[in-house]
Order: sequence, then C-alpha cells, then structure tokens
Amino acid sequence: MAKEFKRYLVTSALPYANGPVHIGHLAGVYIPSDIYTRYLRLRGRDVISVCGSDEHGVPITIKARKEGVTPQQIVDRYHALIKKSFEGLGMSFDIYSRTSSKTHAETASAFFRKLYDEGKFIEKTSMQYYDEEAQTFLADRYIVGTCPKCGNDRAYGDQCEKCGSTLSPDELIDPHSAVSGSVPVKRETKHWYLPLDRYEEFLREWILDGHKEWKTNVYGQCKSWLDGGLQPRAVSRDLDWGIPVPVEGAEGKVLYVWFDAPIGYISATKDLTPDWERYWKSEDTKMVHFIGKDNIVFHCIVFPSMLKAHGDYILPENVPANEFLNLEGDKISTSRNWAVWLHEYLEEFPGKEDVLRYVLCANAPETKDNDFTWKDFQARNNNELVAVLGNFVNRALVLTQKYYGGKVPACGELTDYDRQSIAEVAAVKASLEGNIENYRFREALKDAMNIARIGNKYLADTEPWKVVKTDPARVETILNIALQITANTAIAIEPFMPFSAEKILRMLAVGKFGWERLGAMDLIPAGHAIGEPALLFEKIEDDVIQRQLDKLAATKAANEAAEVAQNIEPQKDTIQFDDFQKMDIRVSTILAAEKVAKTKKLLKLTIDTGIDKREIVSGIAEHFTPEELVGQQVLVLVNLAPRELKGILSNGMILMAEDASGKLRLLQPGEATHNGAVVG
Ligand SMILES: Nc1ncnc2c1ncn2[C@@H]1O[C@H](COP(=O)(O)OP(=O)(O)OP(=O)(O)O)[C@@H](O)[C@H]1O
Ligand SMILES: [Zn+2]
Repeated sequence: MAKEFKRYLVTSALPYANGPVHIGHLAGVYIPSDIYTRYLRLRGRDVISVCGSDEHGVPITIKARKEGVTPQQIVDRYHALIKKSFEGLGMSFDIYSRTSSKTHAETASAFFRKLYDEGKFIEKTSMQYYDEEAQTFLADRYIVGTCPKCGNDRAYGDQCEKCGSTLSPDELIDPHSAVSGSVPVKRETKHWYLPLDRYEEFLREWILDGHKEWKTNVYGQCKSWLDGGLQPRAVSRDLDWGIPVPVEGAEGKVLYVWFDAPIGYISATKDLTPDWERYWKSEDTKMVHFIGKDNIVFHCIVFPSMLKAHGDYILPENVPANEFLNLEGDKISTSRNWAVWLHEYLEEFPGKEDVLRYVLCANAPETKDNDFTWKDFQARNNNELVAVLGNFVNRALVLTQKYYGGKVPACGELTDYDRQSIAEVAAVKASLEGNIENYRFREALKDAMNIARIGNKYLADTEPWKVVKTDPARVETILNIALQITANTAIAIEPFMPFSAEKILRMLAVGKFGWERLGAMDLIPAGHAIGEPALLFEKIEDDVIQRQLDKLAATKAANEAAEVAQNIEPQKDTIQFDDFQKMDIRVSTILAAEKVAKTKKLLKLTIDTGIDKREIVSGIAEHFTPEELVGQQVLVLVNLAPRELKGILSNGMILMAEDASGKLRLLQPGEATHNGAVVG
C-alpha cells in the first residue's frame, strides 16, 4: 500500500551563483519542480518549496580573482539576478534563500559538529598540491595541465572540459598552479572524510530494495555507484571561501561545497518558518528533490548518508532527476556562453513567460537528453499554443460576445456527442493527476492541452456558426459547453502556465474555481457576463527566431575566435637581418602536380622558379587535389638543401600557412608577378 503523507517538502537544486540561470536549468529542475508544487497547492496539500543560491566553492573564487572582485561581490550579483529572473518566470518557491546566510552558516556548522562529535568522520592526512609562491593549497580546479586522455593543455585537476574526462590532479601532465603559474609542490594536509562505505548496506536496502519506483535513470545511476563500491569522501577543503570547519586546529579549512549545499535546503526552511522541524523531522513528510542528472550522486548517495549519520532528519521519498537539455545540438555551457539565458529571454520576449514554460515542459529531458531549438520553440508556439489553446479559447469567447452580447447562454438538452465530449473532459483529471504525481510532466501537460483539443474539435464538429442560422437554441447549448470547457482549461493549465490560466479567468470574468472542480460542466452560470476576449498567445514570426539564431551564431564565432587566439603560437627567438637574407624565396608557378605512388600525403610538383624548372615533393595531398594546384603562383624557398623523398629529389619548399582548423593555405603574391621575383 502506498504510504500516506501529511505534508510535502519540495526542494530544487540550488543554482550555483557563478552565472545566470539558463534554459537547461529550467527544463531540468525548476519547471518540473514548480509544476509539482503548484499542483500540490491547488489540491490543498500542505506543501513548501525551498530553493536558494549555492554560493560557496572554488569556481566562485576563481571568477572573483579573474574579475578582481571579492567572492561576495560575485555571489551578490548572481543571487540578485537569479532571484529576479525566477520571479519573472513565475517560479513559486516559498523561499529563495542563499548559502552565505547566517542561518546557513550556523546550520551547516552544527551539522558538521554533531557528526564530528559523534565520531562519524574519519581524519586523514594526505599529500596535496601546494602553491609556494601564493602560499596556498590548491583545490583540484586550481591545477591546470595537459589532459592525459586528449592532450588538451588547459585541463583542470578535476576535469578536462575538452573531452569531458573526470581527472585527478595526479593524472595531469605538467601540472601548474592556476593561481601563480608556478609548479606546485606536494604538502601534507589534514581533512575529514565521510566514510560512505559504511553506509553502503543502508543505501542498498533503502534505494535498491525500497525505491524500485524511482525513475530508471536515477535508480540505474544509484545502482552503478553502489555496485562500484563507495569510498570515503572528503568533506573539507583548504580554501578561504566557505563555512569554516568548526573544529580547533582547522584554520584555513572550510566545509566542502557539496557538504554544505544540500544542508541549504534545511537552512532555507528554517528561514521560511519557525515550524521547520515539522517538515524535516516527521516521517509523514514527503520530501522530493528536483535536480539534474549530474547531481544524482549527491542527492541519492552522499546527502542521504549525511542525513542518516545525523539521525534527526527524514530521507527523500523521491529524487525525480532529469537528464540534460542541449541547445541547437551542443551542450549548454555557462563558460562558453552557449545558452539561452532566462533574464535575457524575459527581456526579449515580454509577456511570453508561459511560452517558455510550455516549451521546456513539453520538451523536458525526462528520460533522455533532449535538444532545444528555436525552430521547435516557434513551431510549438504557433502550432500548439496559438492554434490549439489560444484558438479554442478565442473562438468560444468571441462567439459568445457575437451571439449573446457576452452573456453565457443556458445549456439545453444534450446530444450524445455532447455527452461524449463532456466525458472526455472529465476523464482528463485522473490521468493528469496520476502523471504529475508520478513526475511525468510532459504527459501531464499533454493531458491539460487535451482539454483545449477536445474543445476545438467540439466546435469544429458542432459548427455553431452554421447552426446559428437554422437552430439558434442548439447554439446556446454548444456555447455553454464550450465555455465550460474553456473554464476547465484554465484549471488544468494552471500548474504549467499560471499566467495564461489567470488571463483566461480574467477574460471569463470569474475567480479561481479550485482543482477539485476540474471536469465539472457547471463552472460558469448561465447569464454570467464574460469579459473582453483578448489573444492568449500570438504567432511568433520567422524574423524573431532568426534574431535568436543570429545571436547564437555570433556566440559560436566569438568562441572560435577566442579558441584561435588562445592557440596562437608564441613568437620565436629574435634573428638578425642576415639570417633572413640567407633565405632565397622566389615567386614560382606550379606547372604540374601528381600523387606520389603508394603514399597518402605526398604530391610531386613541377615548378617554374624563373631560375629553372625543378621538382618539389610536398606533403599536401590531403589538402589539395593536383588539379587545383596546376597554374597557381606560389612562394618557394628555393635554396633549401635538396632532400630525397620516396626516391624523388625534392628541391625546395612551397610556403604555406595552417588555418585554425588545420587546413593548409598556399601563400601567393597578391597579383600575378613574373616567376623568379625575389621575396624579401
Ligand atoms: N543542461 C542542463 N539540463 C538539465 N539540467 C541541468 C542542465 N544544466 C544544469 N542542470 C541542473 O541544474 C541544476 C543547477 O545547476 P548548477 O547551478 O549546479 O549549474 P551547473 O550544473 O554548473 O550548470 P552550468 O555549468 O551550465 O552553469 C543542477 O541540478 C543541474 O543538474
Ligand atoms: Zn581531455
């Protein structure tokens, strides 16, 4: 039998305060969490939803250092931006807190201290990289070097962002400090570890046996972590930004950000209500963590082990993590600015909050990674929101205005077809509820939209605009039903599109009905005067979408240019004019070109140097076809010592440059010049 819960505690992953919120965050975490919470509230359940900014950790200190400001200034900036843009999108958290708050420092500190006092940690000294110049231990992120897997020479000590490999600093080739650039040394340091291995049995029983109903992506990831065997995890770091480890002799050490961040859910609840313990310490509270897939291990393995070790708190009942949303085929990335930023969207698409909410829910990466494209955004707006929902609501309201001066007509006798349509609307409630309660938000949204689809079909099939000429009494019933369906639409879409739900109610000139009335056909009484119809959604034109695509193209170009700039080779050692004079470079023409047999790369070129005709063997067959070379004027270093290649004597070198993609380009005189002209 399903467990009965008296109240709900909904948490949403704390966004990291080193950048604004993007559509990936929204589709992965915040849209589903908001739908779930709004739904529970509509059903009259006792629910609170907590969130806040995650403000500690190394990336924030790196960003602060780069910008020459303090970490506090960084988090103040992004906390304010994130909070405001969440409000703009209608996120209905009961509290949006932050982990740099006093409550949080106290709560996290006390949490650590209890585990420390009860001997739940192990203390270990280990050798870690230390920057002698900057006199600081280096967090993994602060060590850069060459990735052993792909050769990227800007890999971090914890991860290579080029190939995505997880690394440890010891694997890096040629490691150096990101702080001072110096070569770090190893030094001894002491840290506290949570021995996760001691919680393995508890976790196996709790998740693998007890929560088989969890989403398969979540369950699967937990199983693979548990099957791989758990290791003790350090819960402290050598860093000066964070919550100090509350233990004597721990100067210069702070709680690891992943130890303090989930405790942020507890401190946010404390800041919200003096009654916080009822939510966190009663077995009949249902706690649900909304997160993206990269947070599964922290919310299903690490945090539950912390909660278990502490002993006073409940465990999550479900962790419906989503997979990832990509953007136009590429991974969303804050550092590469490859994202659609919520605060920019709100500015560029005023009044279209629900369009984004709709598209991100309809396309949410619930079971696999998904792609956001602007074309799909446009199509869903035009073909679904405008053509189905907006069109139906508009027709029902406009016809009522036209035929009855805005007064709701009475419902007369029902036909079988009326009854069938009414039954279809009534059936939506159970399906919608089941889908939301089982975290299938895409399906739930389809259910809600189905009401408008049924309504549209009802109007198309009953054709009141035709019938009005022959049987006006029948049209009264048709429009009464259409208006009742419109009112139902407002109830059903509210968790997903709260702005539009409110607009419909305003147009109907009614107050909220309450979730329990979903499916009813007596929501608006006959004789009630509805308000002025207005368009619920408007078509989005191609030029609007093109502007967004252009913006992304500009980002891509800027990223590529930055990449090229970073890879420019440093200037070589200074030479004297005499050194340069020794090179004899001449304008020459390629007379003939052919592939060297049994080689992939070599071409044999016959060249007119103006001095003579000679042969040069050049490794460019993968870059040029023989045909495109014949007749080209090029620059040739003619006095390079001859060299034999595959039995052919090569007499000189053709000058070329390599572009950013590695393709070779011929160097040519700007205008045709006589062969033998001296370059210098
Ligand atoms: N592209 C995405 N699709 C789905 N969920 C995402 C995506 N990016 C981040 N999330 C989720 O959003 C939540 C908040 O993310 P967080 O602030 O930690 O940023 P992040 O994972 O570092 O992202 P980014 O590197 O893009 O800033 C996390 O639960 C994370 O799993
Ligand atoms: Zn790599």
